[in-house]
Amino acid sequence: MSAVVLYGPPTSGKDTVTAALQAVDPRFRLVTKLKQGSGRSTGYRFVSSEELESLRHQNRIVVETRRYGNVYAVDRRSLTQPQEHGLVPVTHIGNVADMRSLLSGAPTQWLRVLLWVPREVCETRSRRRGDTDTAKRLTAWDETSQDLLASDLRNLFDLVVRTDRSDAERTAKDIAAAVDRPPAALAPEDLLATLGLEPGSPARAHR
Ligand SMILES: Nc1ncnc2c1ncn2[C@@H]1O[C@H](COP(=O)(O)OP(=O)(O)OP(=O)(O)O)[C@@H](O)[C@H]1O
Repeated sequence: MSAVVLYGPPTSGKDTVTAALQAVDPRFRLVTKLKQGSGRSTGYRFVSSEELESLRHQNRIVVETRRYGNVYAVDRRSLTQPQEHGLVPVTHIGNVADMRSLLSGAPTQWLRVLLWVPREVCETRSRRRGDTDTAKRLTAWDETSQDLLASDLRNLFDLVVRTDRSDAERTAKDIAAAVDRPPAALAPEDLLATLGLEPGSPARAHR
């Protein structure tokens, strides 16, 4: 039984790498999250507040996030059911606190992957893919780097990939290999050095 969680700032490639994973290995399946509210539906199943409340009562909600007036949640069954059929669920997460909830809420062998791009690459990619809210994406990039710097990173990530240095297919193959042969968790100082977030680095100036 195994599952993959991808953590990373906007444009780090969570969607692109998930698609590449599905292309290199049909075992990988993107988890459909629950959403209560309005807006984009791609990748979500809309639920009413009553249904969400009922799932909470059944202890099915592993992690729940409130953002922009919406509620986003992960149903435990969306993680366990694919695994019962030999599939590997892939989910995306936006902050360390939610990641810890996810990891403790669904006992499984998680491969915990950090995808990263420097801020300037985030800006370029965001403009290139046609975002109309690049400034918001950059704010979210800043929040992600602050989240990492403020969090206890011990035993949190197994794999870190700088997607500005690795194409999506290579990244997907590395993740697929790591699912089959889990690596040791990364040391926090090595992780921050790979991200360019170590003390004195320019990325810190954006805080
Ligand atoms: N090596 C690479 N790996 C992944 N994506 C890449 C790479 N090189 C360029 N890209 C481009 O960067 C963009 C990444 O966007 P994507 O939506 O996959 O990221 P995301 O992490 O899901 O972002 P968001 O959180 O904003 O939805 C895409 O336009 C993709 O084509």
